[in-house]
Amino acid sequence: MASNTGQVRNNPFSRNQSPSPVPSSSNVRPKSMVLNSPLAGSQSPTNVHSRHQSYSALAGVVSPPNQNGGKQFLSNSRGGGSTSNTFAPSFIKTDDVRHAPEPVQGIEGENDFSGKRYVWLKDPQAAFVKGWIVEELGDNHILVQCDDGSQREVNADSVDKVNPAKFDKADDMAELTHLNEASVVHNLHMRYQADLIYTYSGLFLVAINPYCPLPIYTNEYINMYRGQGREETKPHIYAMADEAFRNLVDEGENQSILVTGESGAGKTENTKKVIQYLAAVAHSESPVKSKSLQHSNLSQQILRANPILEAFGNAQTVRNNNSSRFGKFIRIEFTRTGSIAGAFIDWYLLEKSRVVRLNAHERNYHIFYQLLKGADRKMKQDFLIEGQDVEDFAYTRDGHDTITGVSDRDEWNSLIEAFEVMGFLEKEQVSILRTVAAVLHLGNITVMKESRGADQARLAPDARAHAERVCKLLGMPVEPFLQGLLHPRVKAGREWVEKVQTPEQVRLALDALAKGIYERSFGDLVTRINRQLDRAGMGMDDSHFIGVLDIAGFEIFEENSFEQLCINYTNEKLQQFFNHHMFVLEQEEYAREQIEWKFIDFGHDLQPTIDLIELPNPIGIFSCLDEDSVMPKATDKSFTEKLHSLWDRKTPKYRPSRLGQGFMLTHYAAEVEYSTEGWLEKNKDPLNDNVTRLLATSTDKHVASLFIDCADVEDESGATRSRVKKGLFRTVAQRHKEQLSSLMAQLHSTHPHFVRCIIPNHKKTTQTTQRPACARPATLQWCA
Ligand SMILES: Nc1ncnc2c1ncn2[C@@H]1O[C@H](COP(=O)(O)OP(=O)(O)OP(=O)(O)O)[C@@H](O)[C@H]1O
Repeated sequence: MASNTGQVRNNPFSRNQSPSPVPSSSNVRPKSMVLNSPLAGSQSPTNVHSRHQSYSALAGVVSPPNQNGGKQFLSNSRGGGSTSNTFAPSFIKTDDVRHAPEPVQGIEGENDFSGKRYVWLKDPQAAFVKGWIVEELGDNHILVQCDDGSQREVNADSVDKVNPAKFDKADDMAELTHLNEASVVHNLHMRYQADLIYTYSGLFLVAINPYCPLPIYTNEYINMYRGQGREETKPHIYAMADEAFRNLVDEGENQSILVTGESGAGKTENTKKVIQYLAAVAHSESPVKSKSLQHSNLSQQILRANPILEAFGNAQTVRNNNSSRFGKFIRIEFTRTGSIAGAFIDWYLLEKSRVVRLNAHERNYHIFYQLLKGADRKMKQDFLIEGQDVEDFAYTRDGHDTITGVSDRDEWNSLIEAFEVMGFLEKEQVSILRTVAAVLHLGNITVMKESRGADQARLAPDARAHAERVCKLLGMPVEPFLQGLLHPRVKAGREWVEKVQTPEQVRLALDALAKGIYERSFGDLVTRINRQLDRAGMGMDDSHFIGVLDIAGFEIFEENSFEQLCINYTNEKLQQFFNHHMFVLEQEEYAREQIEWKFIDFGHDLQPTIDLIELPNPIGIFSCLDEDSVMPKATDKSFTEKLHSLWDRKTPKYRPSRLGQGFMLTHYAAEVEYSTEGWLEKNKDPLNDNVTRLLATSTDKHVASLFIDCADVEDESGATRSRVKKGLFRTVAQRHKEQLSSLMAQLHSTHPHFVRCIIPNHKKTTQTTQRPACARPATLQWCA
């Protein structure tokens, strides 16, 4: 996908650039740095409930900890912490060795040659302003001359120290003498303005989206990072990929790279760079020539899986012209000698509601537009879309029809080329694309009331023609399809009865069908890609993998629903994983250095919220939802009341909504208010089984295979029964919990590396000359 802007900037690493000064202590990077924002968990919800605000899985981790004499101690983000269930080495004392934040009076002298003492002041507009202390006024107050010309009288405890100028553009924020939020933002901003988009922050890498192509991903760069330790190079995503690769080859340990950040921050771009790097360095490792050729093809295929995934799984949103609307974990499998042996993609939480409903200024999945713009005449005829365009279809007409700077026709050509590189036969391609056309036609079937007085639905005048197209493309007969849609038969005891359907119910059923077909097609597509990439048979005993996780960050919208709970639950688990990993490393380091410290496992801090969501006993939110999803009389309201009765006042993490039907949940990043409207339906995700039974017997093998689980089966007595009822039915919550648990198990088997992507502004554009106008504590976003 094209970048959002066409500008190319200079090479930030070239010799005539002012390089990032190397602070005297930078030869040896500290092994680790724990960064937990004391603010991350304590933000007032009023601050954070803004539309489309989203927090990364690692929200809070860029903000600094308390300091003590340059030594960083683990600090608990909520000011307390359990010391139970620890596995601390015996020599560690549990005395409280943490210290209060350094008071500014403790400034150890001047921090520039003029003898001035510089401090950062919080500022509602600019987030932070720099100034120097003119006078100490007593009563713990100081008078500060700010860089913006103003003089301000502030409490000395509210300011932070400024680092000496020699630390400007430090490669690693762990090197800063004064590690505070303002200094971190300042350092990132200075680097960003010099096109230094990557910065270490202890063990993790911060990446700021440049919103324009930088010449830092060439083969020359790959060679520069190949086999080099971090100390020998500048911060870069390649350095992280190389470290993972070297660990894998040298130590035979599985590796993972977790790329997180809010929408548009650059997760997918960085994920692609990791894969590009691994494909380049791993393939040349191959010792045998013929094998090398085969692996080169495989590397190519791994790279070319992306245009396919992006065509079907990405869309334009207000945040990002090429936003991935699903999460993915790409596992690249290696032989012991470090050659690529295969790859496997797991996907999570495809935003299927987008198929049928668009926000203004957004688009549906790219594939719809690519098909309408790019397909040749013959294909359009076969798919019954000849002469039709974006505005002719209900599912595409409400959004944008184009993205500036992107040609859907060119993207279509890349897609077809990618299909070919991936070894998809033409027949397969046609089957896959035919279902996309069928989804478009489904959106055009309109229904109306039978008569003014009756609620029963009937087809609108031109709807039959659309229904015929759908049925032709999906290989099913029209009459039973319409019958199943307008008069579905349901079993009441031993009898089959016809149900009356209102136009709204039929519309919902049609949309559910469109979403179901699209999601199943997407899943099938990934399965086919995996089949192509599975060269050696995954799970070989002696193979190892590097897994790259690209998943949506923490989300808080004006209205948060079930989808946000699933994403935030995922992020809560990832944050716990990060905290725990950092904690283990710190513990090892302290044990090595025989440092006395208080044991706090931050992972445990998040456990109460995780339990509240996932525990079956006492019954957590997901289990309660599952229980009510099969109760005939349960409603969203009764489910919410049940939740309140189970959890209100039982845990500080849960409380009923102040307004409306829902609840508030305290996550690590913020307290989020969830509205429970529609949760039972969302969790059951029902499809009209009259129609899915037809699809399961479609004359089109591809369509039939997508719905094979909906086929009737015969029991011993010869009677037909739905296969679904036999126990294959899985709620969305159940499926997500299982998938996440499998992902976490895989991550726990790896040596993890963390990349935190940051968005510089919300305009989808390259850097402005303005200073960061605001830095939200948990995300360090810059709102230009
Ligand atoms: N390293 C980079 N170099 C150049 N452009 C970049 C880079 N990273 C991101 N971009 C630009 O920003 C856009 C958004 O990035 P990307 O799609 O990776 O974000 P994301 O975090 O994956 O977002 P989402 O969660 O919405 O999928 C890209 O399409 C590209 O134009």
